[in-house]
Amino acid sequence: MASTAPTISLKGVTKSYGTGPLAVDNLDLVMPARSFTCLLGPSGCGKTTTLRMIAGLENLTDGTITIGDRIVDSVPDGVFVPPEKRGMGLVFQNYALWPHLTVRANVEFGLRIRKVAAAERRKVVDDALATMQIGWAADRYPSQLSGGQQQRVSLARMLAVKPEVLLLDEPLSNLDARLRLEMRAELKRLHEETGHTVVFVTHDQLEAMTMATHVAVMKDGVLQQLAAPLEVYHRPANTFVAEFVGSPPMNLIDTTTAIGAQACAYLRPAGDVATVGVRPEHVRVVTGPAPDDAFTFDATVKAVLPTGSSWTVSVLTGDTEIYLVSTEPVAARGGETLRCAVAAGSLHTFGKDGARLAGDNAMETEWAR
Ligand SMILES: Nc1ncnc2c1ncn2[C@@H]1O[C@H](COP(=O)(O)OP(=O)(O)OP(=O)(O)O)[C@@H](O)[C@H]1O
Repeated sequence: MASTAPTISLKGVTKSYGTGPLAVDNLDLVMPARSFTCLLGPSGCGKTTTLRMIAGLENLTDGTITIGDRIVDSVPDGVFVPPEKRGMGLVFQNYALWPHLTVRANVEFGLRIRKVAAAERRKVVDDALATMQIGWAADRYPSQLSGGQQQRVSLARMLAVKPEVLLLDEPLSNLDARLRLEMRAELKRLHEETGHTVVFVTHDQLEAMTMATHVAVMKDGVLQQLAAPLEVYHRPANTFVAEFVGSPPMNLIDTTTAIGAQACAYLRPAGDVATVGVRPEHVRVVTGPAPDDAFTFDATVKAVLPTGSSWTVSVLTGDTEIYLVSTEPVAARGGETLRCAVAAGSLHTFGKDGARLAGDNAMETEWAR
């Protein structure tokens, strides 16, 4: 299906709920046409508020929101387009199905309002229910379904009206792990096929990494970084993003520690480095000779945590605890010494304010990839 899905842009968007700090603070964000943007961040960072402002369900305190070439909300220009005129499909965490209507009638609802003919309605509803694997429940009422099943119905209801913009607020949070995985793949496939512009709120970094074309990381109402998922992962803009994205998180080592000073001396960076970072999968256990472009150190094993497909190891060097992840078996036991290596190209450097230092060379050597 050819799509005319629009770009969504936010300029200086600010939200105050009256008391307390700003929920969203001067947000500039461009979500390109047909992109799948995840708003990612910890609880309370302003993700839901941002989504609700895009939907028109929350007033802006300041700023402008444009969808395609249409201003839908602008405090300086005094413009406000109501939610139903914004051409968006919404799915929120609380799926808000009509309790007195069957699943079929719920999914059909938006089509009836649009006066779609009965035969066409039936086909569209069947397709949407099949996509969400919930066709078997067509004649049931929402109260007869589990939370996860209701969520699938609300996704089907949204898909049925074929909006150009999909706004989703943690729509997979009530699903069990397996279904969540399936639905991630399903949503990604749908997006690739239909080319909607999607804005998806999540606090789950894995969800953002696996589905998004763009990730907007937020903290305390402030945008920290907007970039492609792998860019966010490999070149985090600051220590907050570095730690929030990735599991186990990036090791962030103060340069006042022995190992931090050693890494810093090895790097000889130009800037004033306060923190060096290294992803757990870039700390290698060395059994033979160390690679040339790496610095090595001895560490004491605290615990080895096998996950089945990899080994997460927590080690201590001096007082500093470091996590490493190995795809090769690590047979060491607690208290044993491991020789570890970190490629120069996989070290990240951050200044006193936590911002990534310009010119740092993370991910530039082959060995680090
Ligand atoms: N209706 C409201 N009245 C007052 N404060 C609110 C209201 N809604 C949200 N807030 C506050 O605004 C801030 C941002 O909330 P928001 O719900 O946007 O965050 P979030 O990142 O979506 O968090 P979560 O993942 O927990 O939903 C929080 O500090 C929250 O307490």
